[in-house]
Amino acid sequence: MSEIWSLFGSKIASILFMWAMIERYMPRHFRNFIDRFSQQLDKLLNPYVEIKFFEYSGSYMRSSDTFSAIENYLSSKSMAQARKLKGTSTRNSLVLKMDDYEEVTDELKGIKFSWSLRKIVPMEKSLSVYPASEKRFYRLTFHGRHRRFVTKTYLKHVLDEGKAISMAKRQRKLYTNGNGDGYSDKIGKWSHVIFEHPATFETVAMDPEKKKEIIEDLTTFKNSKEYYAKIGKPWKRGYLLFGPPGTGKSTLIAAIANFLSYDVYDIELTAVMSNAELRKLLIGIASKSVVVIEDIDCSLELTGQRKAETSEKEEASDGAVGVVKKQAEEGKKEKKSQVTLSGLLNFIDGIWSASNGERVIIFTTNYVEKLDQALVRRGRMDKHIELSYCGFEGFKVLARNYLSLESHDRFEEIRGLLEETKTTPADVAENLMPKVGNEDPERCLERLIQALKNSKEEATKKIEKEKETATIEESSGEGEDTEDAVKTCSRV
Ligand SMILES: Nc1ncnc2c1ncn2[C@@H]1O[C@H](COP(=O)(O)OP(=O)(O)OP(=O)(O)O)[C@@H](O)[C@H]1O
Ligand SMILES: [Mg+2]
Repeated sequence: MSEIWSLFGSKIASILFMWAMIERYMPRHFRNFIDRFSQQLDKLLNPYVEIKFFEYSGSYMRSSDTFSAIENYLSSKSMAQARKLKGTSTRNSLVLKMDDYEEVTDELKGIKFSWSLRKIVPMEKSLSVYPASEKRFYRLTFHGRHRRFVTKTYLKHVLDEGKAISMAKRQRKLYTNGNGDGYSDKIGKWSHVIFEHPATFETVAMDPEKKKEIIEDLTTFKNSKEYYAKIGKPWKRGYLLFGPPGTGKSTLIAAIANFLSYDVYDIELTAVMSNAELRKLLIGIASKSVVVIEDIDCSLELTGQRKAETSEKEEASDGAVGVVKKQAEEGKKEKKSQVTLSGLLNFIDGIWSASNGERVIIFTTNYVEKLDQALVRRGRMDKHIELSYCGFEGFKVLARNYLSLESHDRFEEIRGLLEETKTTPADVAENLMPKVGNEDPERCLERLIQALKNSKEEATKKIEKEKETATIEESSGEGEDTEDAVKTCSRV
């Protein structure tokens, strides 16, 4: 056996020696021919193509987005197929990824692909100040006949899916603009906290039809990148939410942001000093975001003027106290927002608004009739959604959320009372919420029924009082009319 091995070794050594000689003295064109021939032979024997995607790329060794998108794309396949996995923990959860040299397969439209995680380990010690590190990369292998499909379709599919997974997984943020205290470094800048509002469409109490319509609208919007590009419209959508306080406008905004997995930019318009500052804020808004301006009626110039007029009247009547008040007011006035309606309209759909598309802009108001029609016209605010008092369907959602009740004997009684009163979902929720640790759902329902009965009674009393006042006014009005008539007659 040892003889065979030594014979084999010496044969190999002589072949290598011969090859080195041939390579050295062979004419170049002949060598090129052999290279081409060996490549053709390799193609014939191994029809598979490989693509490598390195973890770090570029001269600054930035972590590659493509690598992390592939990592996300392969995560579920790794969980199902890989025998060796690596666990890393993020803020919220534990993530499992395939270990080095593991291999998984994927399939799209009947074509099979193989992915493996490899690394290049440096052979020598680096002289650089930075220690030489391993270069990790994903290797994609596929049959050469699918080359076109891979470059045109498959890689796009992998990257899109991978990015979508990382968008859904990422820690979302709630941004707000500077606190308006005049610090120059805050002007036109956003500060943020982690967005963790738990509201979802399942927990929002509203008419099921309306809810379905909103979900469909948002889904269509989210999947319409190409459509918006085709019709030449910036990829954004405007929502106007209106209704009395406590009907769920802010809750719905959180549900929308959670549904779309977008960040939220909550603009405090009164803290924005000028249109230019508003534009700066707009430029700082990333794509995939919900931009919110709450109580838009209170932020607009019109309302501000009305308030200013009132305070001036008060000052006039207050005398000396009024002077002190006036001085304080003047100090405040210097810092008053100069954002105009046209500045706001530009913010919504001016040329700058098209940068970083994929945005939903939401305005909320308690008084829709106060708003300038230019601001809320269709095209700017594409969808007007009224959030109203709690109906029976809304109540059922709240009963499920707060008491885990699907049905109960007292539901019919509550249905009747809700129809006869104007109760906000916030009030219903407050009454349904158990007040002590393990409060019986029966008691919570009883509390709600009592509250509804009280509100019904109050409403009846109010109507009666209004009727009384109207009768008194009518009778005194008649007297005035007669007086007027007498005066007019006497003048004649
Ligand atoms: N439609 C709803 N579905 C579920 N919960 C609701 C709903 N409406 C109100 N609530 C409850 O009432 C609270 C107040 O609601 P929310 O802040 O969304 O009302 P709003 O319409 O934004 O009021 P405002 O006009 O005063 O800003 C919420 O924290 C939530 O618990
Ligand atoms: Mg609100």
